[in-house]
Amino acid sequence: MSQHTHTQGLVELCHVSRSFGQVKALSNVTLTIRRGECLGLIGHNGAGKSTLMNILAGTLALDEGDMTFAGQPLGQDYAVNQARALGVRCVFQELSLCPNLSVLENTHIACPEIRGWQWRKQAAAQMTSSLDQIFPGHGIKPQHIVADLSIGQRQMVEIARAFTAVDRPVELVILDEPTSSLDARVAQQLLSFVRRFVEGGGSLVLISHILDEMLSSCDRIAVMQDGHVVEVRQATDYTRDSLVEAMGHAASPTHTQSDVRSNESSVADPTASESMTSGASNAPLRVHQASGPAAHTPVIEARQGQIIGLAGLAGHGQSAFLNKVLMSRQGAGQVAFVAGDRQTEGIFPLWSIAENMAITSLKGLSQYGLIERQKVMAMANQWQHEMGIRTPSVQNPMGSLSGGNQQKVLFARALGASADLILMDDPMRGVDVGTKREVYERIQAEAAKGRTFIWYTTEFEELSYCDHIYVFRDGQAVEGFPLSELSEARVLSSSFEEDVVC
Ligand SMILES: Nc1ncnc2c1ncn2[C@@H]1O[C@H](COP(=O)(O)OP(=O)(O)OP(=O)(O)O)[C@@H](O)[C@H]1O
Repeated sequence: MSQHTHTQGLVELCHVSRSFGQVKALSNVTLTIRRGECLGLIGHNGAGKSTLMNILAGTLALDEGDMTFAGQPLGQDYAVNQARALGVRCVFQELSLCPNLSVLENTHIACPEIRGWQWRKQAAAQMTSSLDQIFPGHGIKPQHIVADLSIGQRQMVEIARAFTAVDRPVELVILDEPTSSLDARVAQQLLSFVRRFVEGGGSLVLISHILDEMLSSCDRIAVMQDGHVVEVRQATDYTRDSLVEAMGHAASPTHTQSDVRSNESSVADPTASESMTSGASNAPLRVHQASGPAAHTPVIEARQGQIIGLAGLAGHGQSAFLNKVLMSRQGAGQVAFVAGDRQTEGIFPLWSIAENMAITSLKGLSQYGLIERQKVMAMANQWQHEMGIRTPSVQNPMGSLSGGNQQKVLFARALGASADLILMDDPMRGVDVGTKREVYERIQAEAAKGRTFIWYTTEFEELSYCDHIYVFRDGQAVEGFPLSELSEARVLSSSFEEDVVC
């Protein structure tokens, strides 16, 4: 734990409230962020965590209450520029990089203090130094165009950018679900850096649904429920179960989350050609892969009612494989897709929640070519109830939902469609533990009814819900085995094994 005194408040929030229309996102929140501490913030989807952080970062104004920074009151006009001048940085759940610009150009946008005719050189040096400190061996070049990076690498750039100090020190960094797109090795690098940062006197707020990383990285943890901070304690006072209980969910007796992820984050371009066969809707889907890095590349098979897990290092061809299956099946109306990168692949933020849910089911919700609004609303209301989506009305815009609740809508969209094959691309990003557990049960129930799932996951624990697992490396599945043979060691060894050159 930090050498610095933990008693001094860097930021004090006093009776802070904030509403969005009828939704009281924050209600009378009083909280201190101390110097030299990592404060964890945990709570169910829609509890108010991001709203609180937006207020701290100056991107949202508070309705009621007061805030002080280093003892100085922050006025009504507190906004992003002042936050930045005070050394407050925030990495939001939804990444904010401009995809068509390079890493260094994105650095320049976020750090306008980098000026002069040598700004490119300076931005490149600053970014490389931040990346090297946080993610040694990252492999990201300042000239890389962001759109060409994997989602994990984009997250690394976004995080490194937040810690880039140009002409003033970084005092407080807010990380909202920072490891959700990172796999184990990279996530661990970040969490080690977090400890170094706070031990050097910096303050950090960490928001995560991954309990183990909260317990191991935070000094104190604040628990939120429905806009209130209900409890703040030393992290060492909590266990996994007591944290879940404080959030208002029962602990699962069957699956203890180890929150273990697969490792490494690298981009592999899947060049292998594959051939797919699937006849009648209940015939198995078979993908024959071209010979790849392993001596025996398995035929990937998904039978009706099976849950197939795709594992391996992030970026090794799992998402590309799902896309190929999606393309091969599209048009037949038999396939649904749950995106993990909801910002670019999943949601229409200005459309209503109901429209976002119904978009893949319109055929069944129409008559004589006209969409029946009542049916759309009935479907949306049913799924709101089933998935526990927190909103006063499904007619509200999708963009008004919290990140985790948006992800639930994507699940509802896929499960509500008539598809018999559901493809899931690491879909649990930002979903709270209680909901995750419900979704796992739902997937199993739907599989028992005959639906087939192909599920790419970066969380090792989720593989334990699959019937058969394929490990990907260099763009191909290199090994397949049944659940009974699943072990972390096996997944890791297949993920890392070097090619044997004869
Ligand atoms: N711009 C907005 N317009 C309307 N409602 C909003 C807006 N932003 C947040 N809300 C609502 O405020 C509440 C709190 O949302 P917030 O994003 O702070 O939750 P969260 O704890 O960060 O959730 P998650 O774990 O899913 O990210 C939710 O009910 C959400 O729907």
